[in-house]
Amino acid sequence: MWLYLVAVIVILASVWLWQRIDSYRVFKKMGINGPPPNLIFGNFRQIMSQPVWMAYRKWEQLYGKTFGVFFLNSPSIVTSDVHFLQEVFVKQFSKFHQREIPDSIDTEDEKTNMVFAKGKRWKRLRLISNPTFSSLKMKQMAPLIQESVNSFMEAMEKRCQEEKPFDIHSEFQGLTMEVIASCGFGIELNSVRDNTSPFLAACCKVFSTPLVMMWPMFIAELLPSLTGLAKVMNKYLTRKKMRDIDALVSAAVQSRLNDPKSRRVDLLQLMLDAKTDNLDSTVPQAMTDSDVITTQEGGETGQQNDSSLSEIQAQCALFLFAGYETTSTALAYAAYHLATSPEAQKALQAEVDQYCTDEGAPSYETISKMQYLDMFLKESLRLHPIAPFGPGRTAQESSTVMGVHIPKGMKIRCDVYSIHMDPEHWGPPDPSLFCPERFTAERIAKRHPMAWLPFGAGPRNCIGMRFALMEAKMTLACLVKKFSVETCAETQIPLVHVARCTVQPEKAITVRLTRRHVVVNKTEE
Ligand code: HEM
Repeated sequence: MWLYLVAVIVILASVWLWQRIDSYRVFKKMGINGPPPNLIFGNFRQIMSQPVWMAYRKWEQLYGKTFGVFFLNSPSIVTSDVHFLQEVFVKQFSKFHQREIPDSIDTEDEKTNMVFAKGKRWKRLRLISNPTFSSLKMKQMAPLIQESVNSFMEAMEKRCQEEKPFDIHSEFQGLTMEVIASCGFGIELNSVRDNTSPFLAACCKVFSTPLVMMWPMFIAELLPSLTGLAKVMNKYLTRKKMRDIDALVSAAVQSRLNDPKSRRVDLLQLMLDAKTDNLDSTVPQAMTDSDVITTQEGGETGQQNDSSLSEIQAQCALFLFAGYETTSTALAYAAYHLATSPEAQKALQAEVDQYCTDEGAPSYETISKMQYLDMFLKESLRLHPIAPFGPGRTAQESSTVMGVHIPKGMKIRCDVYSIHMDPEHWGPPDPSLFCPERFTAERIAKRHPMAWLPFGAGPRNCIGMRFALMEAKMTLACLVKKFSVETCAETQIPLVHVARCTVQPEKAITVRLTRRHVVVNKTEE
């Protein structure tokens, strides 16, 4: 009896071992090199023992621009080859329209937001949301952002008067929370600054990521037969975490629907106005590259229904999450470069003095004219891509990319840091140096379009890019118009990155503000 039992265990273990070793041959069969995986964890432990971008950069030097790694069980191609990425993100998008997401997430659940949605559902959500982020809508929303920037400047005034170093990152967090509360849901500014605001409490709950939230992902990866259970667990934990914010968004939706006088131009209203029923009927059966690419342009109209209402709620909650931390961190990195690159700060101030002649935050039209501001921000985002793990895709069918056969289900991860530091795209000067002049029109024209990826690329890029850039530009222009940002003994130089939900500065961005005395040149066209 015992002998039989031992024999069965040995046979099962051998089958498991053989399957595992065989699954690790996947890259060899494709002709792709990569770091040798551990039998149980794949390359997961190497990836977790250091910031992932450092692991990628090391492997890129050892194995070339395209290599294979195993996140626990799942194989992923990691690449910094811009030609390969252009195929995946743009040219063959219909085969790679899905982001690479853990199996524990139920992509069809109506509460699952656009980031994790799949296929036609993603396309419908994107079509509904695209018009909300068009240039025209940004222009209409600009006054709300200007209002928040003006109240942020009052806080900066106090900081300057105090003459003490302070953490400008946390000030930016207050600003971006106000902006997204106001532009997202019409929530009054004062209620956000108030620490007892239920809005703030609900947001804090969403932003905290306790380890327990990762369990479903580990279960689905290590024991694929328990994926169903992992999905149920994930749904339960996510709904629990989102309960308060869902209730707030739902109340805001109901009040808009019940009281037509409460209309205002904000993300929630624009989403409610983008009616969805007819969109369903416009989604074609087959998803071709060209029809998916048209999702960039905007959506059509139709009738509202209950199911889309709850989907809209989920998207609005997502915008809150996506719009807060990313933009405040982008501003914090930009402030670091204002302080540590005085020449670039002077050049920016010269441009601001020329264009921003009115009191208060500049208008949408004014910031659109300011080229150096655009170059400054883009260079800061190149050196500090805040969401470098965002741009990834999963093959929805097998295909051939740059001569490599990609099987269905293969994940493609983008090595954003290596691309952003590649002298082939960015030199000279040395890509590790801050130099906004890399973004002159002539240099951009000569560069591969996939060389700058802070917002991802292709039809599934960041939908909020225009919104984030507008907010960041208005804030920076206003800040340097009145003050110079300076380093102090507490400023961490060079700054160190750490991976949290996004890639954050390890320490506070501590700076000092000094008042400028400017003779304003009234030359604005
Ligand atoms: C500096 C600020 C921001 C950065 C660096 C950033 C970065 C990114 C990146 C890298 C992606 C993945 C793109 C891809 O897969 O190709 C993404 C997706 C997304 N972002 Fe942003 N983001 C920012 C601000 C915002 C804002 C303000 C919003 C909304 C208010 C937003 C909403 C989204 C959404 C909804 C997606 C998913 C799009 C889809 O799957 O179709 N982001 N973002």
